[in-house]
Amino acid sequence: MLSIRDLRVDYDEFCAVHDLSLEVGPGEVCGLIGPNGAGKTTTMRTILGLIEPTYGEVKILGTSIHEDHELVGRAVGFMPDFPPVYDDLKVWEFLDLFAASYRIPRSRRAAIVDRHLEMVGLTEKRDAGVTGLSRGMRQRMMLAKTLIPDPAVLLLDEPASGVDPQGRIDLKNILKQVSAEGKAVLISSHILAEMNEFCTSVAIMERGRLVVAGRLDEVNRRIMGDTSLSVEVLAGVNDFLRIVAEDEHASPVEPRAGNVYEFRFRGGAEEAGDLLAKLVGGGVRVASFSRRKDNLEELFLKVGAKELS
Ligand SMILES: Nc1ncnc2c1ncn2[C@@H]1O[C@H](COP(=O)(O)OP(=O)(O)OP(=O)(O)O)[C@@H](O)[C@H]1O
Repeated sequence: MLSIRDLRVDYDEFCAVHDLSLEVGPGEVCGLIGPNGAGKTTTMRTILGLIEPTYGEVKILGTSIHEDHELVGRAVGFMPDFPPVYDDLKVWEFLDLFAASYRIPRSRRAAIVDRHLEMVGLTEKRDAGVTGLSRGMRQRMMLAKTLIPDPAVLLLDEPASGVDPQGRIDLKNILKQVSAEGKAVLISSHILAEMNEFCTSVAIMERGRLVVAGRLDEVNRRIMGDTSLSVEVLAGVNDFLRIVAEDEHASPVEPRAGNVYEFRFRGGAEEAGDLLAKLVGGGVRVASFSRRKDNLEELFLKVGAKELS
């Protein structure tokens, strides 16, 4: 859906993006992650055709944006990090005006605007002035604006910044919904813990270069190596120790006084599920069983540390 090949962007003497290649497929929510100045906004603006790359190619739905100048307008929705709002309009008027610019007929506009206000949790502010909205509310309104034309590809620059916890839950649900509709989403942020919840894949940038990209769980496994399991055993400790010792993904576990065992595990969710089934099937009374969640913050630090060392 979105394909970037060998992209390089220079600002005069300064190279902001080096040889970047990235694919975002249907239903994929890709987190573009990197510290300040890594080149995330430059990449997004280049995808939108707002910056001319030094070389490289951006394709949307299989067509180069340079071959079809209306492609971006038709197929890409962009939400900038600091959206400007100048006009003194009411929230619904702002969205209605935008829907009209996409030639959505007047007869359908009111229902579309109301549906999107509800989707982003802004129905209460329908008649409020846009200039008086808080930053988080403005972000919600801009998200509604971005979704109204039903674009195949969504580019969201820092969509969660300034948004309250309920707003982040709403954003997560909206992203799930657009992903289920088969759209491709590229979302930038430095709030790594949140990206962990929102994304199915990640692309980590450092000083204009893509250092790691792939499915969240795969990247995590590749970079972090193994994960850990924590199991609380109520009864059947000897069987527990034997089953874990026989499991090819688990590191050896030492007997201990307490009943919570933590050990390294070189497997994903499937393999952890298999181990739990073996434990329960083998008569071990398991009170709790948890796999450490993929942790982007740790991943990011690890990648950053590798790059810098
Ligand atoms: N118009 C410009 N002219 C010259 N250099 C620029 C310009 N815009 C960005 N840069 C530089 O390019 C690099 C990448 O900037 P960019 O805004 O793409 O980073 P970013 O990852 O989006 O950062 P942030 O997280 O702070 O938004 C930075 O070093 C920045 O100073």
